[in-house]
Amino acid sequence: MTTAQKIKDIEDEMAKTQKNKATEYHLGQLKAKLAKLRRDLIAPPGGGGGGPGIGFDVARTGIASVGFVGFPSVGKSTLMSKLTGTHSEAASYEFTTLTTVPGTMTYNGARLQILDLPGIIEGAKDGKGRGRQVIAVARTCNLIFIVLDVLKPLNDLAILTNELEGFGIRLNKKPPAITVRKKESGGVAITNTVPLTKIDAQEIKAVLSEYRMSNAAVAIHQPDATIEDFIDVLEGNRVYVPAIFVLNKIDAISIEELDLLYKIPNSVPISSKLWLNIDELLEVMWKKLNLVRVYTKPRGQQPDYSSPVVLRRGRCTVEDFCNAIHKEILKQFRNAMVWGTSAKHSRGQKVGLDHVLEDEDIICIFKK
Ligand SMILES: Nc1nc2c(ncn2[C@@H]2O[C@H](COP(=O)(O)OP(=O)(O)OP(=O)(O)O)[C@@H](O)[C@H]2O)c(=O)[nH]1
Ligand SMILES: [K+]
Ligand SMILES: [Mg+2]
Repeated sequence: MTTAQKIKDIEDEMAKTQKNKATEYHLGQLKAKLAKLRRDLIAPPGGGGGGPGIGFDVARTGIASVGFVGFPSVGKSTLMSKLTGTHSEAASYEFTTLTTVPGTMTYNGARLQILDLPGIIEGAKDGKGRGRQVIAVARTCNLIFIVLDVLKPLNDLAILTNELEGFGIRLNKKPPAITVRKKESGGVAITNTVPLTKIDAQEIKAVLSEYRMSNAAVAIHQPDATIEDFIDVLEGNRVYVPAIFVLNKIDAISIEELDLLYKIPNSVPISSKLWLNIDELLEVMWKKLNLVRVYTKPRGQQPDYSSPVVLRRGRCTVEDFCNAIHKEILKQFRNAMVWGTSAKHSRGQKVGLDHVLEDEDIICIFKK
C-alpha cells in the first residue's frame, strides 16, 4: 500500500468515528498515525521526497521572499508580472505557469523576491500535478499570498489551507505554547497553566503512546490548545508562515459584495487586471513581512533615509547590522549610537553589538 492510500484509509476511519469520551483515545491514535505518515511525504526516509530538493530550483535573492499559491487561473501571474516587471505568461487557460518564475521588487527600500508558482488543485499535497513541488517552495517563503478568485474565496481557501497544512505549513499561526519533555520513568504527567477546553488527557496519552513515549512531562500554556497543536510540537517540522488572502478579480463584483469580503480576516481584495487596491495589498504585505529598516548616520552628518539597511526580525542586532554592510566593520567596531524606538532615551543610546534594533532606528557606528 502506498503512503497516500494509508493516509486515505485513516482519514476514512476518522470520518466514520464519532467523537465522544469513549472514542477519544482511538481518535488520538489515528491522528498521530496520520501525522507520522504525512511526515514521510514531507521528508521521506530515503530523501528525494518533500524536503529541500523537491521544489523547483530557484536562486534566492533579496531579504525576504513572497510565494504565490492558488488554484489555476486566479490571476497569480498577472499580479506577479505587474508587481515586478518580470514577464510571467498569463492566459485564460488553466496551468499556464508550469514552473517557478522569480521576480524582484523593492518596497520601502527592501529588495523582495516574488515567486510566481504553478496553480495547484485539491490533492496537491498527496502528489497531484506539480502540487508537492509548489508546496515545497511555499514552505521556504517568508510570506505566502494565497491568491483566490473573489467569486468563490472561502471554499477554495479551506481547500488550499488544508493542502498546505498536510505539508507541515501553518498559516498565520504561532508555534503552540506546549512543551514535552521525555523522562526515564513515572508515566505521563500533564500540567496546564490555562484551562484545557479542546484537548483531553486521554487523547494526549494515546498520541504519546503512538510516539512510544510512555514517560513524559507535558506542559500546556496555550488556551484552546488542540491535539493537532500537540502533534505539531511532537513532529517539530512545522513551519509557521504569515499569509495574506488575496481576493482577486474584484472588477467582476458589485460594491455591496465587496463590503462583505472585507470581513474575511487577513484578506485584501484587489484587481490585478485593473490594478485596484494594490496599495493596500503592499501595505499589508509590508506589515506581515515584519522587516526592520535601519538608517545609517555618518558621524556629524544627517541620517541617510534613502537607502535603509533592511534586516529580518529576530536577526536584527547591531552585529547583524554590521554583517549586512561589510564583514570588516565588526573588526573595527568600538560602539554605536542608536536613536529611535529601541533606544532608551530620545537623545539616543550608546550600545554594543548585542543591542536589538527596531524598525526605522538610526545608527552611527564608532570605530576603534
Ligand atoms: N476580470 C479579471 N480577470 C483577471 C484578473 N487578473 C487576472 N485575470 C485573468 O485571469 C486569467 C488567468 O490569469 P493568470 O494570471 O494566467 O492566472 P494564474 O493564476 O497565473 O494561472 P495559472 O498559471 O494557470 O495557474 C487571465 O485571462 C487574466 O487576464 C482580474 O483582476 N480581473
Ligand atoms: K492561467
Ligand atoms: Mg500563472
